[in-house]
Amino acid sequence: QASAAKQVNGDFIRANAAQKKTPDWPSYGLDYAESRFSKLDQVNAGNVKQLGLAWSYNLESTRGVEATPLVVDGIMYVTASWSVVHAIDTRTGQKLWSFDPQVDKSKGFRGCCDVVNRGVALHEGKVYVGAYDGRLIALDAATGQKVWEKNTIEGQKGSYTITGAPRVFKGKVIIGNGGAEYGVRGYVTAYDAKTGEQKWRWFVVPGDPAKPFEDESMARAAKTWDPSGKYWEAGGGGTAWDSFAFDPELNLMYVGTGNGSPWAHKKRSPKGGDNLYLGSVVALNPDTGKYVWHYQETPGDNWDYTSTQSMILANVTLGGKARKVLLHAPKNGFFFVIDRTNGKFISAKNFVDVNWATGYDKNGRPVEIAAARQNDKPGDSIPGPFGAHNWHPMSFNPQTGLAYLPAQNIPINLMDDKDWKFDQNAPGRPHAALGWNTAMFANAEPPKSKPFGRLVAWDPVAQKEAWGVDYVSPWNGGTLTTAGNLVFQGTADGRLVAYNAKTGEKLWETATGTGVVAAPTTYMVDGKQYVSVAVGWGGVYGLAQRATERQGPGTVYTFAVGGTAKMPDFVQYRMDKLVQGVKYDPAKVQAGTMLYVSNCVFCHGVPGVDRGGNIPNLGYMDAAYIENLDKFILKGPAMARGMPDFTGKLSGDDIESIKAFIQGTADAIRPK
Ligand SMILES: O=C(O)c1cc(C(=O)O)c2c(n1)C(=O)C(=O)c1cc(C(=O)O)[nH]c1-2
Ligand SMILES: [Ca+2]
Repeated sequence: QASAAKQVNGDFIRANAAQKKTPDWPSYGLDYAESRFSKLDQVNAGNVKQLGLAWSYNLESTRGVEATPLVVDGIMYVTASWSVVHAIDTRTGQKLWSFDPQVDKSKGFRGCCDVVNRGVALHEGKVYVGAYDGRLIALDAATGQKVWEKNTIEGQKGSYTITGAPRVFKGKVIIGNGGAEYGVRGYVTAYDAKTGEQKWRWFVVPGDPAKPFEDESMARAAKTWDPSGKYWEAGGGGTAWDSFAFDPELNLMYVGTGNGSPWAHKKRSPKGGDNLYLGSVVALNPDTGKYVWHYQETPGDNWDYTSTQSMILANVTLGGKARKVLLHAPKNGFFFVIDRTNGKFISAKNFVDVNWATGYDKNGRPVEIAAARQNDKPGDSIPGPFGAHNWHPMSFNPQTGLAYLPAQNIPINLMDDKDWKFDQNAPGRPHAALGWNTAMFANAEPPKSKPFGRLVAWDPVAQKEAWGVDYVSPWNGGTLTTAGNLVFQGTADGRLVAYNAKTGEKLWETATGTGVVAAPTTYMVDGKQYVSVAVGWGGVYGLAQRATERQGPGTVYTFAVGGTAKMPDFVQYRMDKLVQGVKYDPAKVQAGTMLYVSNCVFCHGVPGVDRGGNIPNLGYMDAAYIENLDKFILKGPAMARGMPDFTGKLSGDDIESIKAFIQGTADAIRPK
């Protein structure tokens, strides 16, 4: 096992991808192109019905699991929530080692979207993981012992996290951070894989114009921001919290950049401006971190439209010409084909209904619908801030020519917060007590648009859907496609499904106990092909919502033709009856509503209306719990599981108001 990970480096990743059958899965998206296309075909459309469980492995976590397991020579490296790494022998399903970076659980609120981790990188005997609290850690792949650790947080302050998987390009570990809901400035950093020494850092947005800009790209970007908005005080955003890809021939690495901080464009940049490099694909030189080109998908972002979604480097024929392109389906609902040699726009077409733009002109500028920026009243933003496609990885199959992505709408309306000031914790401002700085109100009115989830098989050449499958809920898992003419995807309603990649015909499915958000992997061990998926319901939508009646711990499931292992028992998820009998003053419900919005709602959901995700819905708690709410809110026992401490933020009177809102809401919706 020690030798397995030792061989992994750039040559190994490229050689694996070039083989007739890709035996291993050595990097997040399988290869540098992030294709998630495995050339294995032992499991195929003909025999996939015979897939059975080979083994399952308990990740001992209760929050979201977003990791793609890496597998080299039968050894799997996967992460659970709170950035805990597990090494598993796939021949037996047994643990080799695990590593817990001991993230301070009471700091879970310092990231917007669940305490998740999307996986590790491997390089020459080391495993790299980004810990949620911003540390980049190198482990010995054979033992799980720490080799080095670096704090990636600029100036060691700001609400920065890491949720994404590192990549290793040319001996350097590449990592970005999350935090653009909190008021931070995004950047990407490269560290020497051997020593951890910082090699370069590229900022996504400009800093204070009174200070020298770090490089030419920042000086140019600053011209697209209006300094009267003092954009640097709220960071500007642009956090590169998820996707990277690398083209060794072009010697370019690609960065998907995030949303503006705060969300409201007018607050960042009152006189307008594109606000480079928000919502963009940016090409950097991987040796130096120097900017090479960019293409901005959402100029002047105003809707949390990140472009951090998975980017796939593909070679396609367009108008009879072979083209090196980059395929991208960011949150904003359009599918982009970009020339990856120079960043030139080729085409874009919406893959879901959108209400912010009618399309893109030939220069690659969106043709906006004016109403989308007139946020003086609540209006549904379609797609909403959860995106038409979020981080759930897309795959591309060169045999079918199709990209497979989980598309969705999660209804949310937005309205400008005209009086917003940086770091102002005021009732009614979304998560303001936890450091959010969106400068927008969310769902001041109930949204009118409809939720949906759909697996979309997209033809990037024709720019149209080839086939699709509707689901009962948004927030379905990432995809894997194979030379066996298959697409695998886990679903929010707790299944792993295999489809015919050409036609979309469903060929096989199995229950997974709880909703799946991560993408599956496949690999070969001792001549046999396996399919694995790491399951654990969560991520931002999974905190407060669910589409299953079952729940279970984070689990890796591994399937093979003829597998006969027994599924673990799934626990029934109980939505207890609505809380009843807590004494409250009805006059306090209004104040409680506002406090609930600024302190509680993004994690716990609306009491009795939302169903509870991996965090309990307070409308279904026992009355004793709500009666003693102060004991849970102020340095409560749930701090060990990620609950923030509200000491100093909520007074005794505030807590009485929140109780009134919880019981009042339960009473209001209780069927008569
Ligand atoms: O702006 C950011 O820095 C940032 C970070 C993250 C993250 O690190 O997980 C998410 C988002 N934004 C975001 O907008 C979003 O929808 C989202 C979903 C998830 C998730 O893991 O489910 N993370 C994030
Ligand atoms: Ca964001």
